[in-house]
Amino acid sequence: MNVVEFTNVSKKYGKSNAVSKLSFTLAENKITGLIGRNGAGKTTLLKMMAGYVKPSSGNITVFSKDPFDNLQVSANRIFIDHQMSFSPLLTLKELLITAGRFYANWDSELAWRLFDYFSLNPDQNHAQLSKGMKSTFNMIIGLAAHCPLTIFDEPTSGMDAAVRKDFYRALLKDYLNHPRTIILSSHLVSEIEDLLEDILLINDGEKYLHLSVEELREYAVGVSGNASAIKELAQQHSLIHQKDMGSGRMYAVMKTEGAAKQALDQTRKLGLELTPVAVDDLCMHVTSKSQGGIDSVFN
Ligand SMILES: Nc1ncnc2c1ncn2[C@@H]1O[C@H](COP(=O)(O)OP(=O)(O)OP(=O)(O)O)[C@@H](O)[C@H]1O
Repeated sequence: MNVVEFTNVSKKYGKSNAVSKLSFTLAENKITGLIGRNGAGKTTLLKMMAGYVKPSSGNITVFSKDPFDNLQVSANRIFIDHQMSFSPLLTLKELLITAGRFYANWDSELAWRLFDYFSLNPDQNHAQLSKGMKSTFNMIIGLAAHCPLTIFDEPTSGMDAAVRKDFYRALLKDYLNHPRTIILSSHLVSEIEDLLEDILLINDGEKYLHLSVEELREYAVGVSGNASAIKELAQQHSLIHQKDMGSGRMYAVMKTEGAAKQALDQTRKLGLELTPVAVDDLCMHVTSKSQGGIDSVFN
């Protein structure tokens, strides 16, 4: 069953499109990573999914309902980001108790165990927390709510590396005990890759790909060696990325599917070296504005 369906969804702010003609579905009980560069449209997409923002055109359903301002949808989803604000009149302890009244599947034991583990002070106020501690508290709410649709928009913002690692582990362990549909936006692909089943990659508001992490690992291959041999290859097959390595050598990234399969045989004959491409490198290359990367600024 699909929990989320986007069909041809666009969102305009003024004359510019934050999200363009986006279509995808999220199946029940999967963890999906939403990946894209700064300004790609991730937050806009997630806010539309949560029902906070109305699309300019297209159709969105969450649990088969239009999520915009829908009470039934809002009772079954949680949206966690670093801008969450809470009543300044309540302490962290009171906030956890209040959250427990709001979410039907609230796991109070998990919430308090995480709260103690991260050494949060129950008498403190949310506004008094550091940036990383705010994210940690928000994450506790997001996990303990056990909402059938859990949306995390850059949840680890401000967390140090150790807390981020703990968060990913807690998310995975809790998900295995309580499977649900989770979407997680992040720039730190390599950190979350092992946690994810699928990746939805968006670029300039448009869907670039939506594949399983396993498929993505096979999506492209790195080719290095003689520059003229690689340039010849580039005339027949579009390359995702290319970089001059100096001394007549080049590195390029090419898709492995379709016609490119023959090109792979060709590369071997040309004596070029083939290497796997890490998922985070691939995401970076396909969303890069310039094929030569930052080096092109200095060339
Ligand atoms: N309320 C708004 N009014 C006008 N433009 C907006 C608004 N919200 C977002 N945008 C624009 O929409 C585009 C997508 O923004 P969005 O915040 O969705 O991107 P993002 O992928 O979440 O970026 P980041 O990774 O930097 O957080 C950007 O060009 C942004 O300037």
